[in-house]
Parts: sequence; C-alpha cells; structure tokens
Amino acid sequence: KGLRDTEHQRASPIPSQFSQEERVTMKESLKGAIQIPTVSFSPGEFNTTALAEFGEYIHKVFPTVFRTSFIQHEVVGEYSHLFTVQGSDPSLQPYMLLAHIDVVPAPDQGWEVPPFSGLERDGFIYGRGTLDNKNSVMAILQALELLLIRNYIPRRSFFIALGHDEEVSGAHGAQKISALLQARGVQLAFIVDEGSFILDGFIPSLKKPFAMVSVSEKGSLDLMLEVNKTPGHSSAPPKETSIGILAAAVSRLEQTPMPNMFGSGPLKMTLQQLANEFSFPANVIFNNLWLFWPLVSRLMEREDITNALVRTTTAVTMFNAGIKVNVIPPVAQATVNFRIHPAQTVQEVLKLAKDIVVDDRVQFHVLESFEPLPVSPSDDQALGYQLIRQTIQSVFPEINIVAPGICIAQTDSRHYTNLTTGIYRFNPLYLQPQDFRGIHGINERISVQAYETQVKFIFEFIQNADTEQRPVSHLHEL
Ligand SMILES: CCCCCCCC/C=C\CCCCCCCC(=O)N[C@@H](Cc1ccccc1)C(=O)O
Ligand SMILES: [Zn+2]
Ligand SMILES: [Zn+2]
Repeated sequence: KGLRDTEHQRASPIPSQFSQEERVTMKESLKGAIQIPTVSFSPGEFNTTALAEFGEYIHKVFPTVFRTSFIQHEVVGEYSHLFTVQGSDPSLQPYMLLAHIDVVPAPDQGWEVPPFSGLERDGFIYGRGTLDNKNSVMAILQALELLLIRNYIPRRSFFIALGHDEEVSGAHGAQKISALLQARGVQLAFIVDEGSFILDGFIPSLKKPFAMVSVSEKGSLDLMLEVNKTPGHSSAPPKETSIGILAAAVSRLEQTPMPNMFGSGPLKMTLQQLANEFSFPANVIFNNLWLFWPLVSRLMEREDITNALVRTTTAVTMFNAGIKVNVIPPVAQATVNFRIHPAQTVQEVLKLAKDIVVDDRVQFHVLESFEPLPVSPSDDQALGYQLIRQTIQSVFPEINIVAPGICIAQTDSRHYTNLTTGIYRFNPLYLQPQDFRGIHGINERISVQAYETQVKFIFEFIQNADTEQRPVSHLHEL
C-alpha cells in the first residue's frame, strides 16, 4: 500500500530537520500570532483591527513566502488570505491546505495565563488559537518558509487558504475564496483542513492512540422554536404560559434523542480498522460487528463524544422569554442546534423534531442549515488520504493505525465541495480528552514539541505531494 515513486521525484527529499535557531524562531512566531486577538464574535462582527494586524504580522515573520516569485498572495474578503504556489509540473492537479485565522472569544476567567498572552509554561504555549487554529495557519506558512529558504521548488501547485471568519460561518472568507477559485476554473485533487487529530484516550478500552482522518463532517440545523401567548396580569395566570409550553417542548427534544445511526457512515470503517487494537474480548466484538452491532451501538451512546458519532445530536443553546416579574410572558423563544449525522438530511431532522414536539402552539423557524458533507474516498487510489497516511507513518512511526472517521464539528472545508471530492480533516497533533476541552474552552495550549512536529509534518507533506497522481493499487501488478 502507498504511493508509487516516480523518476520525476527529487532524488532525495529535503530533510525535515531544523536548527536550534529555527526552532526558537518558529515557536516565538506562534506566540506572536496568539497575541493578536483575532476574535470572531458573531456573523459580521469581527475584531477587524486584529485581523488587519495579523495580515501585517505574517508578512513580517514569513518574508520569503511573500517575496518568492512563484507564489502569488491575495487578500480576499478584506482579511482572508489566498496563496497560490505555482508548481513546475502543470500536469499535476493542485491541492489546497486550509486553516483559519479567527478564534472564538476567551474571557480571562479560569485561564492559568491570559488567553491572548501566548505565554510559555512547562513546555506549553498557552492561548486561544493554539489548537484551533493558529497552530495550522502558522505551521503551514512556517513549513513553506523553511522549504523556500532551502531552495525548494514544488512540482505540484498548491493553494493555501486562510479564512478569517470560520468561527462564525465562513461566509466572508472561505465562501469567497471558493467562489474565486471556481470562477478561475480551478479543480483540486484534494483539500486538507482542521477537524481531527491523533486521538488518545477517547475510546476507553483502546490503549494506544490512533490517527483519525475525517472523511466527512456532520451537518447542522439551527432551529428557533417560538410560542406566543396573550400577555396579562400574573395574579390570574393561564394554566400554561408561553414559557411553560416552550420548556416542555425543548425538554421533549432533549429527552428524545434522534435515532442511533450506527452502521451507516464512516464510523464502521473506523471501528473495523481499530478492531485488532483492542484487547480480548473487545477485539472479538469489534471484529464481528455484524453480530455485535446492537451492543456496540449502545456502548457508543454512553459518552458524549462517541454518542455524537452515532447520531444527530440535539443541543438547546439559547432560551429567551419574559419581560417582568408580574407580567404573563407574551413570547418565548428557544434555539436548538442539531448536528446532523452524515446518514441523515436537514429535512429528515426537521420532520423528526416536529414529530417529537407535536404541539401546534410551537412555531418552528429554520435559522440556518447545512447538509452533512459527502464521504471523501479513503481507498488506495485516494491521493489526499494516502499522502496523509504516508506522512503520518514517516513523522509518527509509533502510530499503527490511520483510520477514516467523521468530524463532529463543522469546518471551512464545507465551502469547498464545488472544487473537489477529496476533503480530509486532520491536524498532525496528539489530542487527549482534556485537550479537546481546551478547544473553545479554557487553557487551550500546545506543547512546543507538538508544534515543531506539526511544522515537520507539513514540511514533509508538501514534498510528498510532489508525487505523480498515481497511488499504488492494492492489486499486484504484472
Ligand atoms: C471513534 C473515535 C472517537 C472520536 C472522537 C472524536 C474526538 C473529537 C476530535 C476532534 C474534533 C475537533 C474539531 C475541531 C474543529 C472545530 C471546528 C469548529 O468549532 N467549527 C464550528 C463552525 C461553526 C459552525 C456553525 C456556526 C459557526 C461556526 C462549529 O462546528 O461549531
Ligand atoms: Zn477551527
Ligand atoms: Zn473553533
């Protein structure tokens, strides 16, 4: 299995070794990036001063990228960045690396160091964006800068797209870049974005970490439920108020999970590939899913994260009602965020939700929706997947399993389905459950060593992508 060598490949790749001075520079550059508070607050509400400063910052720390003749840099949607790196062999289809500059807000409370300080403690750089996703923004540009300094010229062209509003939908960044590339007639071999990791400790009986490359991502439906009632004096209340009716409706939604879809979608592939990594008797169970699927599907429901892999999830995220202590509330509104399993559609989930609520007094308003993404190929012929696998094997030789999986969140890559069918979400970092809680949470951090390894991964990946687009078939050749 793997990728075929070709006579066109460089005789020897540029070694992914960095001097002490380069290693210090790269971590200091990441710290500087964390210190710029590029916060997205809500759609259309960004810290534009910080976004502009970030644009200047990358010019300063990656000068070679910006002065190289075969790299074109464009600002799209005012603050997003698109780099076109022209390869020497136009017969090779280009690919694209994605990352995003913006971060979610981070109030100071609960942080060991201020979230925009970028301070280093015990070998970790702390701050909002260290895992989501300035690490990738900086590592991609850093790897390219280091390659260029070593006189690297790519054979295969590639794009780097850095969105500035991923955390609030990507409408101004990723969507505009996607439209721009489509207008230019670009078709991509594949895309690599954030969205999965080398997972360590997420499945209780699985002792060893494994790399999960997400080949699909869940969709979403934001539903606003509303109940209107005539206001009046609270001293003579009706039997039910708008708040009571709505509370009962959202409670029914919470208490009635969407159907368990275990068996449909990429999760089965993930577990099949992991089967032999479990000890007895779990290995027997996972090797015989045809027999044990009812047991496994129930096991998956036990933890919140694995539950999110088997079904459309229901999260009541906002509730607003009431105007005064002695006034019967005229209107009550609740927002429910469904994350749609790849085997379901927006319409199916909307119907299920209505069938659960079954109350004519509750109005349904669809605020926004997004279908789950198609499953990208992960077979021997899938260039993007195989390149990621090959690079994992080289950079993380201790990892035995690379498995396709689902991304439970949404990423900017969802805006690029017009350009490719090969969308892969993978960050070359170890992630434990406590690290996952730092993403959008408190004390988000990355170890200096993990960041260096991410740069090394991308440095090797870009070179590996210069291969001809002919992954080796699993069939023997004559
Ligand atoms: C069998 C294996 C176990 C698997 C465990 C899975 C563990 C989870 C691992 C990684 C998930 C990390 C995802 C990081 C990406 C986060 C991206 C994000 O937060 N996107 C936003 C986008 C958005 C959507 C709607 C409105 C605004 C922004 C999101 O999804 O909320
Ligand atoms: Zn992100
Ligand atoms: Zn995020």
